Amino acid sequence: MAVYTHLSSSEIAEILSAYDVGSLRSAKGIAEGVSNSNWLVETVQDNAARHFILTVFEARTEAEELPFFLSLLDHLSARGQPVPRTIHTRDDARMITIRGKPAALIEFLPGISIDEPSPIEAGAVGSALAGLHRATGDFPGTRRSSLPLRTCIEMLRAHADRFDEIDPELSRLLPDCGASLLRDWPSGLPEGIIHADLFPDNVLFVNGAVTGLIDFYFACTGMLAFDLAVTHAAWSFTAKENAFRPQIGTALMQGYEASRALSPAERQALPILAQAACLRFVATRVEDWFATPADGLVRRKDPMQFVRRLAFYREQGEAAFRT
Ligand SMILES: Nc1ncnc2c1ncn2[C@@H]1O[C@H](COP(=O)(O)OP(=O)(O)O)[C@@H](O)[C@H]1O
Ligand SMILES: N[C@@H](CCOP(=O)(O)O)C(=O)O
Repeated sequence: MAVYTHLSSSEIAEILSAYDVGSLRSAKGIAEGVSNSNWLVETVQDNAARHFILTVFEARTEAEELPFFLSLLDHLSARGQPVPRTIHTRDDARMITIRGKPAALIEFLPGISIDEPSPIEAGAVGSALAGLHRATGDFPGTRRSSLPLRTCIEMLRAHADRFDEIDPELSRLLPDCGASLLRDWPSGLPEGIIHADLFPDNVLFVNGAVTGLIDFYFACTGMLAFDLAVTHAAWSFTAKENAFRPQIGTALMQGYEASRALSPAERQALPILAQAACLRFVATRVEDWFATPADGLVRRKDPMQFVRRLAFYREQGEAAFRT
């Protein structure tokens, strides 16, 4: 369960008193997620129930970066994207400090996340991603990725001598920790603000329509096609057998391209970008593997899932993206 910072209900009530959101009725720690601590908070204001998400940002999110993330939420929400807006304190602050860590209260969005989407849902995700890319076009902020390809390779090299503790297949499938990807790395592709982590648990649906895009805390300036590659790698495989679902990949690409057409250069780069996207998740999962006790409260994510997806993209090349 991803609640690293434990807060009593009286502490949460005290925190909420800085906001004009009514009085606390209940607060539940949210089990999903691995990065931050989240609570679903219910308040009562003028006899009506209101819902919010209270997030305390943990190790991977730097306090100085919060203004970028939180203003991005407000920018997208103001442009009609299904993104939670931030709630400001009575003093108009978006960000507060809880136990020395940065924290924020954000709008609760309805919907549920879906592990294995139908083609219609995958098309909706593709279209929502293109919508984000278009709506961030006039966002003034920039942020350099904290996990560029070189950093991911270095993170993996730092643990390479212990790969066998995870799975002996890891060093066989990734003998160079991904370094060969640097050779064919594309340049000059269109850039903008990307979500960079649009996994199924970060998209909420109601009746097949996207009602929420959440967890922007890896958002950064980057290649738009890389974001599509992340989303393709995250959605187009079965959760259990890790088998490629070509009809899902196709629907995702078509949904995206209906709103934003890819250039030939972007299309050509997708196989490399998808391998790099997989490597980014292998890198943090390997790091977390050695930092998180096997019997801890936070469930470790399996690095091999994305090592195998990376190998799939390496073998299939452009065939993985045929629409
Ligand atoms: N704005 C929101 N509206 C509804 N549910 C949310 C919202 N933000 C987060 N959640 C819920 O909290 C969970 C964890 O949030 P998330 O931001 O993904 O945390 P982490 O960064 O730790 O992955 C999500 O899977 C979702 O269930
Ligand atoms: N989606 C990433 C991990 C990032 O964690 P999140 O819980 O903040 O989405 C993965 O699957 O490795």
